[in-house]
Amino acid sequence: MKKINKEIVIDTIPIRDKDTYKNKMGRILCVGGTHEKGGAIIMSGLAALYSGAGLVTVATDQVNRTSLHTHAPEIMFIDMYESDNLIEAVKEKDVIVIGPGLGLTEKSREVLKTVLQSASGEQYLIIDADAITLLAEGKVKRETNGHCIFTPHLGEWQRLIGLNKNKLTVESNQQAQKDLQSIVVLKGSPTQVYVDSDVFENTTGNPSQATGGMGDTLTGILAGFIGQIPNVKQAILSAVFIHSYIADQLAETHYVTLPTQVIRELPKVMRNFADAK
Ligand SMILES: NC(=O)C1=CN([C@@H]2O[C@H](COP(=O)(O)OP(=O)(O)OC[C@H]3O[C@@H](n4cnc5c(N)ncnc54)[C@H](O)[C@@H]3O)[C@@H](O)[C@H]2O)[C@@H](O)CC1
Ligand SMILES: Nc1ncnc2c1ncn2[C@@H]1O[C@H](COP(=O)(O)OP(=O)(O)O)[C@@H](O)[C@H]1O
Ligand SMILES: [Mg+2]
Repeated sequence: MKKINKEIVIDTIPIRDKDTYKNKMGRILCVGGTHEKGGAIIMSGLAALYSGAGLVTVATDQVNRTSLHTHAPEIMFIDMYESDNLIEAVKEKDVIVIGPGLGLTEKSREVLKTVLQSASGEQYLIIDADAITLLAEGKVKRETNGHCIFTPHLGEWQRLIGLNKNKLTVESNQQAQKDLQSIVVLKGSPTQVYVDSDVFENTTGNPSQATGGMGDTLTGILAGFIGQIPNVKQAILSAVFIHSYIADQLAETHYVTLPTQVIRELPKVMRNFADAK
């Protein structure tokens, strides 16, 4: 198994062109967040913003709007239950995150269906959390033209592929990834990335990360990186590394690392990696 190390990130984080502008730095849409779990999609949107995405929109329940703008007025808002607006928003984006805090109701299913059906062949869909659980239930079909990246934790992965924890091997995971015709970021300790016929193991990460919202945050970093970095595989590996690298650094002096702390460190740590070229 190949390792994800610092060198990959140093090679990947680009020096920005002098004349670049926001539309070239990734247009991201993060979809999810019921009235109970708005925090999940706010963390996803914040992570995309702090990892350098040029334009970030969060599609969520109306009730989360003020909270979103209190955290980041830079992020645009749409109501995820207004399907015409959601379809329009999906069409003009480069990367779409679907799932954090989305919920498991009939309304959640409708949102997921709309997003999957509206995505086109040039777009990347990061499918996480409740979106994975809804697909595992089988009531929503995975019918999309977008490129899919699944980001399950072990519980979600077992649900999705219908295999018991003690039956999971690298080979069975690879077979499932092939069947899904997707990239799989299997989160854990350590996280593994299944891409093409390669398997990568992350070399960063620690137990201080066992806090709700840590995976929601990873979706935003993945989206931000894919939106800016043309080599999607390198972007994914770097996002996985840097998310837990920051947590490792924080854990030297902090017993627990909050997702929002990881998010705040992103621009500084990215600067350091870009300067290390
Ligand atoms: N502040 C917020 O709004 C938060 C919202 N969240 C959202 O809450 C929803 C439910 O997500 P959850 O993951 O909590 O719940 P789930 O109920 O979908 O999954 C957790 C279940 O999976 C099992 N499991 C097995 N291996 C696991 C592993 N390695 N890591 C985690 N669970 C494992 C657990 O025992 C548990 O029964 C998602 O939409 C998520 O995005 C959470 O991320 C927490 C924070
Ligand atoms: N003990 C651990 N060691 C390494 N990484 C961990 C550990 N606990 C959690 N993480 C990381 O935190 C994230 C948790 O994701 P997830 O369970 O989806 O969280 P949430 O849904 O609450 O946002 C993953 O990236 C995982 O790798
Ligand atoms: Mg999660």
